[in-house]
Order: sequence, then structure tokens, then C-alpha cells
Amino acid sequence: MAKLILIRHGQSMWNIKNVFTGWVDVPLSANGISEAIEAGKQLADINFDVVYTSMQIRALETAMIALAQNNSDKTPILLHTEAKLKEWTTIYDDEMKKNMIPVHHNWHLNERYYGELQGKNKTKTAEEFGEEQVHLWRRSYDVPPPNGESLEDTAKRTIPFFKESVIPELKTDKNVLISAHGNSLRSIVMYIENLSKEEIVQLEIPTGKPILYEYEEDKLIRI
Ligand SMILES: O=C(O)[C@H](O)COP(=O)(O)O
Repeated sequence: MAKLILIRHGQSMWNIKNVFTGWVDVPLSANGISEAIEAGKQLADINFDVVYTSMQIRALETAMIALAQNNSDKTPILLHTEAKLKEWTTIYDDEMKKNMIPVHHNWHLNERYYGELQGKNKTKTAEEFGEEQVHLWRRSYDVPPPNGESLEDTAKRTIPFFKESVIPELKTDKNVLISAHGNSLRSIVMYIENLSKEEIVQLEIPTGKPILYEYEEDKLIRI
């Protein structure tokens, strides 16, 4: 039975400062690296066949650090350009691929674009615009931050990608790791678990804590 593992990147350098990050490309903090190592140890017995990350370094770092803890002797191969993808399909033969894990990067998994809030301190923003308004921007389904993406907007790019790229892997019994972000993953969990617009407001995804599903009879069951 194929497994799907979702993991939000470990704590980032801006998570520490409580700053809206979105599409700003910020690395993991020392604590975030420890979180990724711990997550990797928790997932060490899963034989991953393919990995998907966003284009953002915090998600890629988390995936690579977690994979470094894996008990398989496979090597992750970053397929971050069309040329690398072509090389993967033409140069590497099946024998070589047995000991490798393809790691795909894709902007569709990027964190929600936080628009004008990017770079702003979350506490100061709440003081400026009010707690309720900021909570709506951060956790509602369809209220976007100023010149940013709502969760609904984010889902319009994550869900088609998930259906077109990830589901076919699960259907062919591949174990999949997705390393992404708090809100891009909230949109995916909302889809998988069929959460309502009201329920999604309550969903928080902590940094570095894997979410596990098993794929059976065309359904994803949380385990
Ligand atoms: O982009 C960010 O600031 C964080 O990754 C998620 O922020 P949020 O928890 O405020 O949505």
C-alpha cells in the first residue's frame, strides 16, 4: 500500500522572527535543521520512491536532511531543471535508478504568496490591522492578504499539481514525500480530508512534523 507523507519545512530564520515569509526564500534555522533530522528519523523505515518540494530552499533543505536519515541506501537526485529531468529519463538506467530517489521541485507547491505582508512582523501587523483581520488573512479560505493569495488561490495551483503529479505515483504504488509549507499543505490536506471552509480555519500544520497517509482503493487514509 503506497504511503504519502506531507511535511512542512522545519522552523525557518523568519519563523523565529515571527515575520510573514510567503515567497521570500529563507533558509532553515538551527532548530529547523534539528526538526528535519528528527522527522527523518521518524520516517527512516519508509522506502521513498519520489519526492516533491516547492522551489523554496527551506522545503528542499527539509527534504534532503530528512532523507539523509533514511535507512535505504538511496541517493536523492535533484531534478530542478528541464535538462536534469531529461537526463533522468535518458541517461539513468533502471539499475542505477534503483538506488536513487528523484527529487522534483515545483513552484505549484510554494507557500501562499503573502503579498504586502511579506517581511512584516506578524504581531505588529495584528496591532496595525487588528487581530481578527490578520487571522482572516492567515487562516480563512477565501480572504486574501493585501495583494496576496487566499488559501483558495493557493489551492488553485496546488490541487491540480497534486492530482496530475502525485496521485499517479500513489496509483502505481510509489511512496511519496512532499516537503512544502504551512499554507500550501493546508490546501492539500483540505482537499484530501474534504474539510469545509469553516473546518480549514482551525487547521494548523506545525513545522517539521510529518503527516502520514496510506493510499488504498483510490482514497488517502490518515494513519
Ligand atoms: O509564510 C509564512 O509566514 C509562514 O510560512 C506561514 O505563515 P502563517 O502561519 O502566518 O500562515
